[in-house]
Amino acid sequence: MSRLIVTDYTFPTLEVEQRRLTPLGIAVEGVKAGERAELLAKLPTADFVLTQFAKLDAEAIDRMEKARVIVRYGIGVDNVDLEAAKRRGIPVCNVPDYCIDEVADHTLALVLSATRRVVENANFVSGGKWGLPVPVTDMRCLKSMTVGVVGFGRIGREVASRLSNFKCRLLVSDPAAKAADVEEAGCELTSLENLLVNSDLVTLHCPAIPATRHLINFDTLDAMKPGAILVNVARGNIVDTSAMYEALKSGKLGFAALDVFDPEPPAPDHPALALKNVILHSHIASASDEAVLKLRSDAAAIVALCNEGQPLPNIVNGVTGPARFAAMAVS
Ligand SMILES: NC(=O)C1=CN([C@@H]2O[C@H](COP(=O)(O)OP(=O)(O)OC[C@H]3O[C@@H](n4cnc5c(N)ncnc54)[C@H](O)[C@@H]3O)[C@@H](O)[C@H]2O)C=CC1
Ligand SMILES: O=C(O)C(=O)COP(=O)(O)O
Repeated sequence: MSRLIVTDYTFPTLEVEQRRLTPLGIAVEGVKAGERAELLAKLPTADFVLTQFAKLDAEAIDRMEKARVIVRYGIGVDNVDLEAAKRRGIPVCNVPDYCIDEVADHTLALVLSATRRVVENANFVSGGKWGLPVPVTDMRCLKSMTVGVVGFGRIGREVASRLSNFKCRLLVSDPAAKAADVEEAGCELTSLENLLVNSDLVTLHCPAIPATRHLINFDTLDAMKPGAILVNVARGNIVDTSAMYEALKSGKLGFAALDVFDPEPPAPDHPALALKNVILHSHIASASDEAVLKLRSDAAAIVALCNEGQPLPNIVNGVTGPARFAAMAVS
């Protein structure tokens, strides 16, 4: 029997994974969120690792004496030390396409919440009041706005496509995007600097990598239009939380609509949560029944392929050879 360790899963049971993998002779075993010591103790016996948000840093990866693959239950791989896995010859795979429409829809929900003040108005009415909950100047119409999309990958493109129906001007910044693709989508490719200076609303869809850590910081917030709106469904640490808090407090940033935060979860008394011009969701943009099922089936399918020695899809750390041989070569 080989062994799959599943870290910090949030599903009620591991039935989907077990149904797929137990008949292949793979025992599926979960480790609850936060049980770092238990995880470290179990990793040396893992043939395969499936992880949700648990930190798989060099210390954890160096314990993977025989792991043949690390699969991320999701798109972002920022909780996995990709270089440490590469040094041990362990391929890291993600599931890149399970929730693109959900996240794009959720982004639009946040964009419209910010421009049409959906949450404040509902709270206003349930508090027994009637009328405009904010000055009329805070009620915005997308058609007269310029929206900046940072990151034109799978999600950013779907967000731009949805936004184009609202007839706003769309700017895109992405170091890998081709101008022709961006133009075909009805958007203008530009630098981040130009996007920030010209956008009334900026929405983030780039990965959390060293180059994007605190991409939105005191300086870049300063460069943004007074009263601009920030939407973040990507990763919390792309934004410097303290800088965002100060900008929201001063009104330099008009509104922030967030699905992600740094840190997650925030302390219940985090001062940003008390601000009237912030809405924070609990990292749920990917959620739908179909998406979760696809995520789990696709993740289990990668483990099954690895078990059969087949080529793996969606490798994000460049390790393509037979994992065990590479691992043995470096140890
Ligand atoms: N809130 C949530 O539940 C979810 C959040 N996400 C986050 O969304 C991110 C994006 O997802 P996808 O679009 O599927 O990824 P993707 O890999 O298809 O696209 C990311 C794009 O960002 C671009 N990029 C890289 N560095 C950049 C920079 N400095 N400035 C601008 N663009 C840059 C890349 O060139 C690429 O085109 C994920 O990495 C993940 O962290 C993904 C799924 C769910
Ligand atoms: O929220 C979830 O269920 C996720 O796994 C989202 O992770 P991702 O943002 O896809 O990397």
